[in-house]
Amino acid sequence: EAETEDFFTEQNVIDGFVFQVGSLEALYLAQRGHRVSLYEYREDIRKTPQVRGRSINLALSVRGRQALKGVGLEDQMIHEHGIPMRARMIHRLDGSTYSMPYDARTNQCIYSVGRNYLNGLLLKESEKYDNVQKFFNYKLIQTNLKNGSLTFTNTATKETVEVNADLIIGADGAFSAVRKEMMKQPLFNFSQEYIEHGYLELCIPPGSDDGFQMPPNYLHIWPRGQFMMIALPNQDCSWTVTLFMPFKNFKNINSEEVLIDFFEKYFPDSIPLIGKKKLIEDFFAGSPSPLVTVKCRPYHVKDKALIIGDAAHAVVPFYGQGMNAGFEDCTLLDELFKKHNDHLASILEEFSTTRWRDTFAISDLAMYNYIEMRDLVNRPSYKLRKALDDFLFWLMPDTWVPLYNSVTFTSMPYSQCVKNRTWQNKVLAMVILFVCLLVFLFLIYTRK
Ligand SMILES: Cc1cnn(-c2ccc(OCc3ccccc3)c(C(=O)O)c2)c1-c1ccc(Cl)c(F)c1
Repeated sequence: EAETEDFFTEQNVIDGFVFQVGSLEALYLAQRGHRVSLYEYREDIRKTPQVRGRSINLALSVRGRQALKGVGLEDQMIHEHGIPMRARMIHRLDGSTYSMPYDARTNQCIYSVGRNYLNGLLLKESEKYDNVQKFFNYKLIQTNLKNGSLTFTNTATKETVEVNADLIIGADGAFSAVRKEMMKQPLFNFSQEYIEHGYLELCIPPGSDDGFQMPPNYLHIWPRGQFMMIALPNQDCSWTVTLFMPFKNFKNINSEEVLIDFFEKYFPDSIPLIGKKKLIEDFFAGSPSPLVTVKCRPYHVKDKALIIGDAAHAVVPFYGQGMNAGFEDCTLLDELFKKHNDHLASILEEFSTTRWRDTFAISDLAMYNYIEMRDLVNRPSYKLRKALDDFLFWLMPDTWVPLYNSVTFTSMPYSQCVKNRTWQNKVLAMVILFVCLLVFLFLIYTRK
């Protein structure tokens, strides 16, 4: 029975894709016999209704599933709740659609999972461990990383509580209070970037037959250059729609008429699905949320403190990897706990030195996707590249794994996925050059 006591803090992010990485890490540590106190800024999410402006569903892929498997929750999450998305369904401007399977060969898929369900499952699982204590409505107001002390305000009772821990783990999101304290350490590198796009959640309700209004086992995407919209299915046959657009464009949509005109111009097929009335209500009920990317390293202070999840590596959502990368932190940390037999100084040091290359890589990939997707719709090469990728993947499945597949359907380190892509680009460039040469020679030959 390890004597160490671990603390977590999960502070509310202003807004955005916050996932319960802290709750998952609590389960991993509890499994190893540690005494864990989980401090949550918010109310017990199982008691509060869904907060507007938060992504209410997520794309769970292999890395996230692997992490849930490590605490025995994968099956329940996947088979009892997750909705498989086997292909992307691209919606053209004329309302027609075409789908491209993610992996026709092995029928791999990503799963749409409800954020509330996931959080409830993690918290419910923690109740099986008598060495996990949960404290809700605890706002972290002071951190002393050197001696491992934390001061909280209970936002319900207003009382101040000071606690001490052998290890502080900050899983408190992109605007982490624990990271803010870490930044006072020498040699701590940090960068943050807000992108010009914001996002707004809309909803496609169930149809008149209470069923899905669109084919359910797809990630629906409306790529419109600067504007992008996606829809992920929910268990109640509704869809959570996320509209990504520059803030200046959100600002220009300042009346019902302008909104309807905008959707008739860019997303005409979505209007009957969402419903004009609901579209107007939902659009003007909320305001677009910001998207920030955070890079920092190291992630630890001696053997006293560590940051994981969005606190360590907040990424833009254009690869659907935010939660999966945060959950993967827990898998890797658990491997290090086993490797170093709970010796904290070695665990934290190795986590920092080995993890940053992969978190920087997925951060760059997500940002690259963001940029590529904006330009993409004007480039017929998107479908060509995907078709070529899929053909070569079919031809040489073990050597040619398309980038999206290696990121989403394998646990290959993100930095290795990027290296793969680099040599694939070189090979494709040579193949295209070779084909051009052949065509050129053919044209010369037939001219004679
Ligand atoms: C939530 C989630 C899970 N995965 N993806 C994802 C990301 C990129 C993809 O490809 C690049 C591409 C897709 C569409 C158009 C051009 C390029 C694909 C795909 O290939 O299906 C799937 C997303 C996502 C997140 C935000 C936006 Cl805006 C989005 F479109 C998709």
